[in-house]
Amino acid sequence: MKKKFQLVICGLADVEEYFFSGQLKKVCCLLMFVKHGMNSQFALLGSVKHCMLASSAVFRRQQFLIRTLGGYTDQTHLKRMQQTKAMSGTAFEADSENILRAITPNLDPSKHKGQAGKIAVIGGCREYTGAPYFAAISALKIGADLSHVFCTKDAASVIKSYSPELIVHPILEESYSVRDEDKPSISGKVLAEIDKWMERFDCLVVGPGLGRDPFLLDCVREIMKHARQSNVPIVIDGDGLFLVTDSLDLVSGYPLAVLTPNVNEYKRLVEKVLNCKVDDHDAYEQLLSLAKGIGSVTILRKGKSDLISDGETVKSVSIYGSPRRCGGQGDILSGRQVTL
Ligand SMILES: NC(=O)C1=CN([C@@H]2O[C@H](COP(=O)(O)OP(=O)(O)OC[C@H]3O[C@@H](n4cnc5c(N)ncnc54)[C@H](OP(=O)(O)O)[C@@H]3O)[C@@H](O)[C@H]2O)[C@@H](O)CC1
Ligand SMILES: Nc1ncnc2c1ncn2[C@@H]1O[C@H](COP(=O)(O)OP(=O)(O)OP(=O)(O)O)[C@@H](O)[C@H]1O
Repeated sequence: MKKKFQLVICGLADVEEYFFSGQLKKVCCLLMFVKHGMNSQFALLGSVKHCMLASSAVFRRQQFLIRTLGGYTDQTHLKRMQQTKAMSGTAFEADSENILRAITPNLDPSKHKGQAGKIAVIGGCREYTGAPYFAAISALKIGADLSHVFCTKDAASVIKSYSPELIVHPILEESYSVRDEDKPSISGKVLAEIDKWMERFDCLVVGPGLGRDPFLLDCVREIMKHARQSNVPIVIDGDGLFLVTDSLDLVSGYPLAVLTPNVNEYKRLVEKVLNCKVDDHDAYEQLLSLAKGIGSVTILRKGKSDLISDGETVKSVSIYGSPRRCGGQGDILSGRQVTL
C-alpha cells in the first residue's frame, strides 16, 4: 500500500527517502493548515466570483489552490478531509500521514504539462547556489511539472549546470555589479522580466540563497508586491525572512504567505513583532501571538518539533527525521511546500 501510494505521489525513485525523512508529512500538515486558515477567504470567493471571473488567471489560481488543498467543491475530497480530522490524535499533534493521503492529488492521464504545478524560486547569488537548487529540484521531485529559478547572473550558470531540469533566469543584480545611476532602470527591467512569468506561477519560494545585498533585496521587495497583487501564494524562507522581518507590510494581511523560520529567523521575527525574547516554555502561545501580530499569515517554526500556526490555532509535527542538521534541509522543505 505504501509503495503504491508513493508512486501515486510522483513516480520518482527517491520519493521513499523523502517520505521517511518526515519532511513531506510536515509539509502536508502545513498545507492543511493554510487551507483551514483560508476558509474565510474561500467563503468570500463566492461573493466576489464576478470579480474573479473578470480576472481569469486569478480565478484559475484560486481554483487550483482549492483543489490542491483538498477541494471544497469536491464532495469526495471533503469527506476524506473530515475523516482525517476525526482521526487526528492529541490536541496539538497533527495526523500528518492521513493528511498526506487526503491531500495528495492523483496522477491523471488527461492532464497536460504544467497542471501538476509551475513554481519559481527567487534566490541564488554569488555566495549561495546550493540553496535555490535544493528548493527548485525538490519541487520537481515531489511532483511539480516545471521549476524556475530567478537568480543573479553569477549564480545562473552554476545552477544550470547542476540540473538541466531547472529553468534558470539570470535576471537579478547585486550592488557591486551596478552603478548607482543605473539602478532604477535595472530594477525596472528585472520587474518587467519577472512580470512576464508571474501569472503562470502557482506559487513562489522567496529567499533560499538570496543573500542580503540591499539593491537585490529592493528588487525582491517589488517582486513580492507584484506576486501579492496577482494573488500568487508565497513561501518565504532564508534571506526572504530577513527581508520580511524588515518590511512586515510585504506579508501582513496576506493569507497566501507562509513563513518558514529556523531558530535564528524565528528569534528575529519574535523580537521585531512581539518585542520580547523567544519563550520555549510558552512556545505555542508565542507562535500564535506572532502569527496574529503579523496578520493572516501562516508560520511554520522549524525545530525538533515543527510548530505551525495561522494565528488561530497551533499544530505540531514531531515525526522523527534525520538526526543530522546540515545546511540545505530547510531549502528542501521549502521546495516541497511550494509544490503541495
Ligand atoms: N548550500 C547553500 O547554498 C546553502 C545556503 N543557505 C543560505 O544561506 C543564507 C543564510 O542562511 P543561514 O541559515 O545561514 O542564516 P541564519 O539562519 O541567519 O544563520 C546565520 C547564523 O546564525 C546562527 N544559527 C543558525 N542556526 C542556528 C541555530 N539553530 N541555533 C543557533 N544559532 C544558529 C549561526 O551562527 P553561529 O552558529 O556561527 O553563531 C549561523 O551561521 C540563506 O540564503 C540560506 O538559504 C543555507 O540554506 C544553507 C545551504
Ligand atoms: N533539532 C531538530 N531536530 C529534528 N529536526 C529538526 C531540528 N531542527 C530542525 N529540524 C528539521 O530540519 C529541517 C530544516 O530545518 P532547519 O532549522 O535546519 O532549517 P534551515 O536552517 O532554514 O535550513 P537551511 O540550511 O536549508 O537554510 C526542518 O524540517 C526541521 O523540522
